[in-house]
Amino acid sequence: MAERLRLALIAHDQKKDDLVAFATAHAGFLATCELVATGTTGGRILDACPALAVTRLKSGPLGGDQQIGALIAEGRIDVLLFFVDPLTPLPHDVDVKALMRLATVYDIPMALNRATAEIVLSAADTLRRTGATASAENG
Ligand SMILES: O=C(CO)COP(=O)(O)O
Repeated sequence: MAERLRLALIAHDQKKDDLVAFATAHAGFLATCELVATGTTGGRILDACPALAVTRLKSGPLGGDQQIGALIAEGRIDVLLFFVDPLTPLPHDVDVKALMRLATVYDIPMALNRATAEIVLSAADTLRRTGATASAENG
């Protein structure tokens, strides 16, 4: 079990403002976590919260969702916050579905909107401390 909660952060374009607002509101807690994000999402979070350490992967349409899926499969992500836009067609929809599938396979808490993210984050630290989140043993 990782010492710090390992959070993956992703938002589709129409939801990036929501995720930035969420990250700003919870910047204090997020500063205690290991943060990884898809490229553009990570850049937006860093613009708003420059004190946070965010590892930026590729942009979603260029493989970022798949990279985060791989981290989940390796037991290196505890929580996925993925603010999805269900109203806009996406060229990489198969990647989005694959990521959600892996988060489900590995029983990762996955918030697809801000309301759920608020609940997940408030519970995440407790989950981490009790060892109830996915870990490398899942692999
Ligand atoms: O497309 C995404 C998730 O499917 C997000 O990618 P970006 O953060 O690079 O915009």
